[in-house]
Amino acid sequence: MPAAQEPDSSANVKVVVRVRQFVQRERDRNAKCIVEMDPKTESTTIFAPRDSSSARARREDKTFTFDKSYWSHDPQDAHYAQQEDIYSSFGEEFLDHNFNGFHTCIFAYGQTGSGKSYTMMGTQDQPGLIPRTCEALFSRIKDEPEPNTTYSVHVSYFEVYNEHVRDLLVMKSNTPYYLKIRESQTEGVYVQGLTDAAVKNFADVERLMKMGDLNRTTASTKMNDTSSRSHAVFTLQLKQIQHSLITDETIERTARFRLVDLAGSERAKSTEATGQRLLEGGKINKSLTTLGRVIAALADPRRQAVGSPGGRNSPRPGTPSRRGRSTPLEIVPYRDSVLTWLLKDSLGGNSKTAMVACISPTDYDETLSTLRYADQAKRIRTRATANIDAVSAAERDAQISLMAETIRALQVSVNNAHARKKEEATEMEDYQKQVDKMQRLMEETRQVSEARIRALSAEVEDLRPENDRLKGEIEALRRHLGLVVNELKNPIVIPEELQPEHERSEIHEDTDEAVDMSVHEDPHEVEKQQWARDMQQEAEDMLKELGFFKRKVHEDKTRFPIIREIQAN
Ligand SMILES: Nc1ncnc2c1ncn2[C@@H]1O[C@H](COP(=O)(O)OP(=O)(O)OP(=O)(O)O)[C@@H](O)[C@H]1O
Repeated sequence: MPAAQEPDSSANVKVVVRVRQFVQRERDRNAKCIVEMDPKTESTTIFAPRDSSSARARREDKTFTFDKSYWSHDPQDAHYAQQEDIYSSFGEEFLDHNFNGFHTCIFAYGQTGSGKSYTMMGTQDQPGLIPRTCEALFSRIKDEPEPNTTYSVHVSYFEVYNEHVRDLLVMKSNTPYYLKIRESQTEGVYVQGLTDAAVKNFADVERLMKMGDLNRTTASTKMNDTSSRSHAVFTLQLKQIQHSLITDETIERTARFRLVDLAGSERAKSTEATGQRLLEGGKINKSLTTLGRVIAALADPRRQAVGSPGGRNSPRPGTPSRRGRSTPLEIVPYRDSVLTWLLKDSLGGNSKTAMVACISPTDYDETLSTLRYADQAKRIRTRATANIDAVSAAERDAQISLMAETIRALQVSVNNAHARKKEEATEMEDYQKQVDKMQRLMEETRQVSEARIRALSAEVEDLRPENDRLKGEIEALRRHLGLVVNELKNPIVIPEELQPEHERSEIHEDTDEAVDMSVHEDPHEVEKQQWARDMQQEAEDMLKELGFFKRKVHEDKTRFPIIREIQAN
């Protein structure tokens, strides 16, 4: 885990721009590239087309500077940015933030066919930001050096299509099933009933990504053969629990990583859309226009001057500026579209956020509009707070007991709710939510106990060779001591006539003293033996403690019968 810790940080939305290669349709018409990027200054210049003299008067060359300009137009160029470069120079940093407990969000914006899906999801051979991030996340978890750290990862994937939310992890059916959006004090804005799948490895995520992509609404338009007709939001929830063997406390870090592939802005004229496609295009443009208004409101310099957008110090909507200008500060119109409402927190709240502006190398008007949009987004400031909690083992147990109580109460209430049909549905939802929460907490507690066992086992394993060596030493000492005592009890009596002359009389005088000497052993030896005994005792204690934790995990499972019932169902 990266060592850097930022408990609270306010920063501008990071904005990068990427220009793609020509697609077949552009090659067929011999299109010219009108975009240039300077890798030194990170600037992007768009040149006004020289072919139309009447329009030329209104169009001019424009240069913008972003946090990064990715040149993915010509693979032969030395500065060509591959999918891998986008991840390593941009995506990886956001994963670092997640491991430090920050919520993050990356969204791709751009006209239809500009390379958003390619950048975010990519292809089988050229995976994009989403698969690379997921793969890196699991490889970091696998390489975690601390045995007392456990992780849980959950994935959700939904699309906003025609202002409706659809779960992409539920197989498409003939009758479309749309989910509701709710807002709560604790959870903020959320999609009710959305699948939140637990994943153990990258293969699990790949399976879900595939399923979601198949379920996503796409269609062929003149501008893109597989045009996304919806905004897709892929979310990773990462929870890290670090358990301290010394304090018996757990430190929990929770982070949400949102990766958003927006539907492309489009002109009905360019896409030649009619019927359903035209209707979709209208809705897509409406939500993107709202997103533009939200960005404009958040980027208002007066909002930036006073404090974080939507934060504690934000001026109240309608408050005139300090300079006395009469234009009131606009309310951020989050609720004007489903997309902006759902992204409220990512755009103007507790999140580190980035935008990838995807541009085509040929279309002046659309590209200029995207670059202006991106230029405004880079003025937004968000204030991210690390989501870190310290929980003692007792608190964790108390939380589980409290939840078990709440679930029991809700169970009774649900059983009595038949007469009150309307309330039943909400109570049922609350009940289900609590059950889910408790199951998750129980799972985490199990993981914490396993981590403790792992940490203790590692310590025992580390001590084992030393313990074996000491056992051998104690055994040797014991044998040696036995021999000495034995020798003292049954001294070998040398016949007097065989003894040297000068020792004969001394033996009689010194016999008692010799016994005393055997009792007063070498103090060095005594100390060594004591130390060996202590070490052995310590190792035995540790083995005992390990057994205790194994028992405790088993007890936890049996202690909360309600969980067993739930799991059995
Ligand atoms: N960097 C790139 N390198 C090579 N091909 C690319 C690149 N970016 C995009 N493409 C190709 O361009 C085409 C359009 O890209 P993509 O579908 O990602 O556009 P999009 O912005 O998601 O469009 P929409 O909004 O209509 O869904 C695809 O065929 C894609 O493979």
